[in-house]
Amino acid sequence: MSNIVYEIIDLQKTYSKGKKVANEGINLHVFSGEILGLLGPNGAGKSTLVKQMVGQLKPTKGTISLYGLDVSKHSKQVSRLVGYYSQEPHAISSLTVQEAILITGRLRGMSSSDAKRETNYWLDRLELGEIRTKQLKRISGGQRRIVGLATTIIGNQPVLILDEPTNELDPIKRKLVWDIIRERNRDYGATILLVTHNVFEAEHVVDRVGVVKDGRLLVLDSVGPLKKLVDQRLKIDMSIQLGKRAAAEAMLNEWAAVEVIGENQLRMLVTREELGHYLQKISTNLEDLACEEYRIVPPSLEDVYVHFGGKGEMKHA
Ligand SMILES: Nc1ncnc2c1ncn2[C@@H]1O[C@H](COP(=O)(O)OP(=O)(O)OP(=O)(O)O)[C@@H](O)[C@H]1O
Repeated sequence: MSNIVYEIIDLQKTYSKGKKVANEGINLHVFSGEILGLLGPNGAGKSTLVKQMVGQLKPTKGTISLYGLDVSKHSKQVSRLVGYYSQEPHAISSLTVQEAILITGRLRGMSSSDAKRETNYWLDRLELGEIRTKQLKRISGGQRRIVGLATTIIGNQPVLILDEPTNELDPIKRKLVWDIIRERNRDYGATILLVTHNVFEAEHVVDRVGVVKDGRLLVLDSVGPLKKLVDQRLKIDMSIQLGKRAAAEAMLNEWAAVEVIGENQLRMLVTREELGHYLQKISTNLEDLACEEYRIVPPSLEDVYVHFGGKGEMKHA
């Protein structure tokens, strides 16, 4: 049996009567049991792509098949197989939190008792117990997104497509969501397509990464090989006391080139061979540099993202 879950061939999607090309020449296989991350700047065409993958939008050209079924012709089967977490809030906002989860479970074919049991599990797991009887329109944006995650997952569908699931969440909730994503994949074998700007956190979760820009899939590979494509030097990132950055920059510049990466943040790029030498120099001159803290940062998925043209949307923990 083939292990291809999604097969996308030469996909194009245009808006505004062909004037806006949102996806162009996209070819992609999503394999069973993988977590595939899709990265790219705002407006790159990621949401347009996933909306076509769940049948919410029809491709202008090209085909998308899910387990061999043409997605645009089998919407019922697609919705049974795929849990889709979209960026838009729930349509029926007069439902209570528990009703929204329970009803979704029932719509996915669960028995009443299974749906109730699962609803209680997710209310508890996602710490929604206290707001279970509140209407969706009366809870916060972040809480609505957590409920959205529960309604995506309930029913244990084999494929999950998650469009920015950690957006708007506090750090503790983000961690919970990453844990759940990993768990659905590891313990339940779910195939997961994840759209995210949260490159820093995604690096520890995804198996492969695709970078989308200007509607095209620029690159697609596992995290390790992708990281080999970027500058292999290590970064020494330093936090300098407020108001003292310029002096520290001048001093460091006498040793090696430094970059300003924030109001009071400096970065030095060094090879592995040079690392010991510069760390020693920095640590013996901490006071003169007014350096409060320094850390070594190896090449990361964020560098891959920047290398392929993303700018300024990365989020850090
Ligand atoms: N309904 C629409 N009509 C016209 N243009 C659209 C429509 N939806 C999206 N676009 C345009 O298509 C392009 C791709 O949008 P899309 O929402 O797919 O990007 P994205 O990568 O998901 O962005 P973000 O990261 O900001 O969510 C953008 O230029 C956007 O303005």
